[in-house]
Amino acid sequence: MDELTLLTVNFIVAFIVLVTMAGLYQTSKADHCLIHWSLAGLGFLVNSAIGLIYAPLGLPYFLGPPLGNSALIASYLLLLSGVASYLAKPVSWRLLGVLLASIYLLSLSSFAQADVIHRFLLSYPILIAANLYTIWLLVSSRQAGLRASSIVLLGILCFNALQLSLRLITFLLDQMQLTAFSINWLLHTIGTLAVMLFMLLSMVGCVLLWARKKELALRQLAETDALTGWLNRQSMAEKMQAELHLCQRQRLPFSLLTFDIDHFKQINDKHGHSIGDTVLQDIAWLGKTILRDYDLLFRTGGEEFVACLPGVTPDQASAIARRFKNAVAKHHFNNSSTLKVTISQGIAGTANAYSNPETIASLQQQADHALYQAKQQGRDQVRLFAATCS
Ligand SMILES: Nc1nc2c(ncn2[C@@H]2O[C@H](COP(=O)(O)OP(=O)(O)OP(=O)(O)O)[C@@H](O)[C@H]2O)c(=O)[nH]1
Repeated sequence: MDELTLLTVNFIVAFIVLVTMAGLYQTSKADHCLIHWSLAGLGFLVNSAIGLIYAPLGLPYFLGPPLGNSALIASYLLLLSGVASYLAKPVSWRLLGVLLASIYLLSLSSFAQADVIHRFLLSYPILIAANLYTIWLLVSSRQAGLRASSIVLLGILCFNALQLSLRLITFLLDQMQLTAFSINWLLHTIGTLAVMLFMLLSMVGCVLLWARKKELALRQLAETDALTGWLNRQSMAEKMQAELHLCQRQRLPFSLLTFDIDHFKQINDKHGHSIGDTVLQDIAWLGKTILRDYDLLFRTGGEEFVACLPGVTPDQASAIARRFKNAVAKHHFNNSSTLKVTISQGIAGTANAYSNPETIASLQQQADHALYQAKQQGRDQVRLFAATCS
């Protein structure tokens, strides 16, 4: 491949990267990482355009290497800031601007002008550092479900950091006159191909990350009840089963607490549907404050809820339910002391999920039965399956 063809292909690849990222940004403007990655595509495009036209058009030096280098470094930094924004970390545009201006001014220095290797020596450490920091951000991220989708980006970042480091070492050895070295055509071609590969695969990696986050957000939306923020029935059995299995393996207790607002139809009829909605929201909020973050909370029907309490014995669940009952009694629904709301609660569970195995279906039946008893015996009650408590 001759140089012109290589640089033209490089330009086309950069153009594809820019168009893809900008297109995605247009469809999803709330995802700020896409603006960073689109600008990274623009940086790649400017870098490749300068590579293509600098010599043929005989541009002045300040419009050539300094601009091209700064554009390439900007791409790496924007890739990094895009990942930071994706992971909800703060990003400083001002710092980015100051860094790039300093790099441009440094590229105008007589040291940088003297030799292409000098310019590499100035820019490669920054490129490597940007790659390594991006890798660190991805690896140290604790966001669930993103590990597998970051493999492509991690792979290309590692490869790129490695090839840049090897090239940097070669340049340093040359500067120390330990090797006789010159930028020949083969090395130039390999360098351009590496940039192309990096552009393409980093774009694929970013798109995969973005798509995975979208998928997780959609899944969460589909599984969440819009009114209360609690989970809906969609994946209830599957999620509870997973928790029960964990408790069985670890020989832990496991309990289900099911509850239902008493005479909710009357509340709706007397105060209106929107006040009824507020009551549902308040009950869900109170439940959330009483229960642990780890507990799984479901709204299973109109005014029916289930809390899955891993690691909690039925007796402990009864104590929690009584706290919940008291909190509901004290709460001023709709900021009024006249709107009285009570709940009935049914509990089922096992003190040791391993030695006393139960299925989710049987525990649910038992908890429903206990709730039915609570309703039958006057409502505003807590009932433990096969036992009576108040
Ligand atoms: N405001 C509001 N009401 C709802 C919603 N979903 C269901 N409902 C109402 O909840 C009421 C449930 O009534 P019932 O099943 O008779 O239960 P209840 O009146 O609480 O009686 P008990 O459970 O026996 O104490 C119905 O009137 C439904 O219309 C909702 O999202 N918002």
